[in-house]
Amino acid sequence: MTSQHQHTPGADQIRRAPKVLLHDHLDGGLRPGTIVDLARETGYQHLPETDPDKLGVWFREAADSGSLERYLETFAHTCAVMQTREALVRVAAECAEDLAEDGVVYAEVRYAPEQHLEAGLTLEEVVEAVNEGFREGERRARESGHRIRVGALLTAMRHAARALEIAELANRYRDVGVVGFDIAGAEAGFPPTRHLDAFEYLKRENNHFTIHAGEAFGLPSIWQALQWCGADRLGHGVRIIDDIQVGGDGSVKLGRLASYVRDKRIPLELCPSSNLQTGAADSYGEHPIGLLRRLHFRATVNTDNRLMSGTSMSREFEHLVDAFGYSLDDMQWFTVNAMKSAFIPFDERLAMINDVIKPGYAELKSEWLFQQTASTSGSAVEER
Ligand SMILES: O=c1[nH]cnc2c1ncn2[C@@H]1O[C@H](CO)[C@@H](O)[C@H]1O
Ligand SMILES: [Zn+2]
Repeated sequence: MTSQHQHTPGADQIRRAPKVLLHDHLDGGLRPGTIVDLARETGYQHLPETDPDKLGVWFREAADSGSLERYLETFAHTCAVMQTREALVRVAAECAEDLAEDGVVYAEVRYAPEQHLEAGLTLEEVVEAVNEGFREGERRARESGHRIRVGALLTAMRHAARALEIAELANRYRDVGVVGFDIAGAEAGFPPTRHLDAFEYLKRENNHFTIHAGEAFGLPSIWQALQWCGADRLGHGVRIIDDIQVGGDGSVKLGRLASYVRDKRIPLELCPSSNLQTGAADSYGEHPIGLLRRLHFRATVNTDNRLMSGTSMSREFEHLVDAFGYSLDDMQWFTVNAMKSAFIPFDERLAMINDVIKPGYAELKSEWLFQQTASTSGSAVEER
């Protein structure tokens, strides 16, 4: 007999299941209505649509180009309305609320402080405003019966030259809301080694960082991120698939780099919907996450940009459940992988796994028992 938790969870169970999110951009997750409000309040006149529903559709379609560069152009509008303290507090608070509402219990949300200085804020003021917003969002979530913890990752833009400065900022705000560092932006032509000074600084400070690598560009980018820069995790890393050969008979051969990634348990921050939009995969069913999960890579599921992809953690899991028939056990596996890979201290990660994630899944997995009892009690009587 197979128990219910080995079967596919429905949308409601997926939403209620505790989820952990490691790769989500603050400026890629605004509510369309908030963008419209903020544009009005700050006098930004270049929004392509002013009706929230139409604006949401515009972002999804504009980001759906098959090219990372075109995808990134849409961030001009979100960053444009995130230039004041009030705007940053609001966006961060709503981000935490929306994630909590979706069943996310722990999230690391990233943004590039250097992109929020146009109206005169300092880097420090940007970080403090976002931290304030996250704390406010956690508080509001608690009031509506949800529990979430949000940490910030500070991103430096790979085409710019402020990585060391941003790394120092991340180090200064360590233990006060910021849990690590990242680099993002167009990948081709901007190798991570351009920012070696920032990574070396963070290593000397025993700090943590992830690097967007292996999304729009392949193995050399992943190799540099790990072996030159020393990344703790890979943002996407999906192209590691190029170093894995699957034979006609189903046999699998890992190259040296793919072996290293798996053997060292390097976390892959996979973002299926985002990859479909930027052309890194053609369909959910063909997304490398299926193979990577089967081969026991440290794979995690992430949203990247909820606005541009019209997604949420629950939506990402729904797509994967549809494509691969994943069960609650698979969801728990991805979630525990993500929590193990978080940048908060080990004892806190362990407590999240043992005291929040496992009990949450156990609760969901036990639901079928009670449903079954109710529906079979009647028929058992009839059979006599
Ligand atoms: O998937 C991605 N790959 C590379 N860069 C990205 C991705 N999503 C967002 N950003 C970039 O990161 C900045 C800070 O959040 C965003 O403004 C966007 O330019
Ligand atoms: Zn990203």
